[in-house]
Amino acid sequence: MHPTQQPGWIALSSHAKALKETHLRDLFSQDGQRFERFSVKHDELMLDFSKQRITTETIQHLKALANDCQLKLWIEKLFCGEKINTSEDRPALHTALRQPADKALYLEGHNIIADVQENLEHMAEIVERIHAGQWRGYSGQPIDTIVNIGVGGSDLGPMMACRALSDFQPLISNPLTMHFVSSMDGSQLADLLDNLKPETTLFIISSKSFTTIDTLSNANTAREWLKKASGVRDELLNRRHFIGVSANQEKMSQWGITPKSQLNFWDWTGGRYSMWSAIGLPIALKIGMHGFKDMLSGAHSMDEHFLHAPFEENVPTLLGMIGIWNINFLNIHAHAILPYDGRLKHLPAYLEQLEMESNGKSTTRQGEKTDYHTCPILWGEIGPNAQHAFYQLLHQGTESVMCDFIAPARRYHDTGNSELQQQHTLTLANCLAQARILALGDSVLDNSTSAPRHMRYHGNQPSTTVLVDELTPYSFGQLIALYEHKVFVQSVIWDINPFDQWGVELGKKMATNLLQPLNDPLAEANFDSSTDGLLNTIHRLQGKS
Ligand SMILES: O=P(O)(O)OC[C@H]1O[C@](O)(CO)[C@@H](O)[C@@H]1O
Repeated sequence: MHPTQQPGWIALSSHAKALKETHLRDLFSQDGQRFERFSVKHDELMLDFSKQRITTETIQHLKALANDCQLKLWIEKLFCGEKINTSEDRPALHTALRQPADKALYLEGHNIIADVQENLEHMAEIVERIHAGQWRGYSGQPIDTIVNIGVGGSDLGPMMACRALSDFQPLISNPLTMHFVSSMDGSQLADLLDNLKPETTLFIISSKSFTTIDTLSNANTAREWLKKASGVRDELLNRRHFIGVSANQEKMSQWGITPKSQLNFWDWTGGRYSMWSAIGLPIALKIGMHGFKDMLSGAHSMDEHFLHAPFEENVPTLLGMIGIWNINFLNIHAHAILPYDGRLKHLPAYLEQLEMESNGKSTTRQGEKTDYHTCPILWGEIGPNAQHAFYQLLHQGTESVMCDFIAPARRYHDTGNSELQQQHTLTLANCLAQARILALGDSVLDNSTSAPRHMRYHGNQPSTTVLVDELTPYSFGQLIALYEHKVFVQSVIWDINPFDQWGVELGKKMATNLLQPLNDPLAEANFDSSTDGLLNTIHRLQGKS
């Protein structure tokens, strides 16, 4: 049945009308127990939903809607490997990547957990050799610099995790420097190559498809740079300086990655869900295999919780359903991700891909156009920095925005560094202060109403605070799995397939069509007046016409 015809949806519509005039400040003054009522803890994460514009009735209706849409059944389909990515005729089994070794999951008669474990062992061998200084470049010197070349899911997850978990680097005899390169125009790579030593630099070419032009052009530039600098033959460079990570072995081999330096994963791992696979090699190099496995365990703990916990306690389900409430019933279509921890700098970019590439769709599983909103516009920044940039709009603008505040409760506690401890306290104070003012507005002040209009704060901006006990590989794994499952919950309610991304394909084709007219001013170009005009201007500026 169409989601908007479900009884839960209809009930939520009238409930939203009834709550329309209710400000968060009213909800707080009516109920002194909001925090106890609307906060939920799972393992190392605590989510406070009390600053959402919800009542216990809202939760009951959301639960009814989740049941109407058979959420439980869909979760089971996800975990057992049913081909729920129908447009690509495959399952979405990122949860299998974090299953313990003693579990089994059969796909077409084959135990994929055994494959995952084998893959982890191969990763571990590579990590060990590099950490021990036994992986040597063409001149015989140990590799000390890693450059991950990838884009989208083959870049954002590892880059985010390496930054987030940099406190957890193991003591190794051969410390590594790590870089991430994604941009198609080569600007990141060009800057980097000027400062790298070719004989000690190893490139990881990460691409699920191994056909992504952005990644392949950066990889080719890197290989040419090595060739010029070393004067040695391709075969030696490929063996000593390139590792490939892909679901496409054939393409990796064609490019020249030697079989021993190939790490594989599977088409049932979506690009934006792939940091748990061999795509996570940079993470394992950064925090060691032990740390990487802790991250997998954290995610697995969230998987088990998602699969088994009742709705009222199910953290990803609540996060997803309260998002549905905001988007479809309170008409809020902007979502800010605000980590109060500089180590989570890349979390907003990661979630932009995870959420918007998964749920930024308007066609249902039945091929019909949705007549309701789906994924909101997501963006974000480290919270304290964003306070000096776009919080003005959050506090006094005309848009309703829902916010996620994400902060670790403990940091620096065992460093003995009181200045840093104080900085953490200051950061938490800002996090709590902002969430409070966004919710309650200037009613937090005694004499607010006497202030001129330009100094007033209207409040009523809903937010969730995600409090992490302490940022570790384990809790980080939980946090990311939480968001993955939240996205899945919403996709079920919206009746869309979150695991394909057809909306990115046409742009790739069109760019290919434009290459020839850009290179050759005499080539036939008959696009549209804007594109033709821009082509002519570029030719003129490049001195081609
Ligand atoms: O890992 P690949 O195949 O290079 O793809 C990179 C990214 O490009 C996309 O396919 C979008 O074009 C993403 O889904 C993916 O994460």
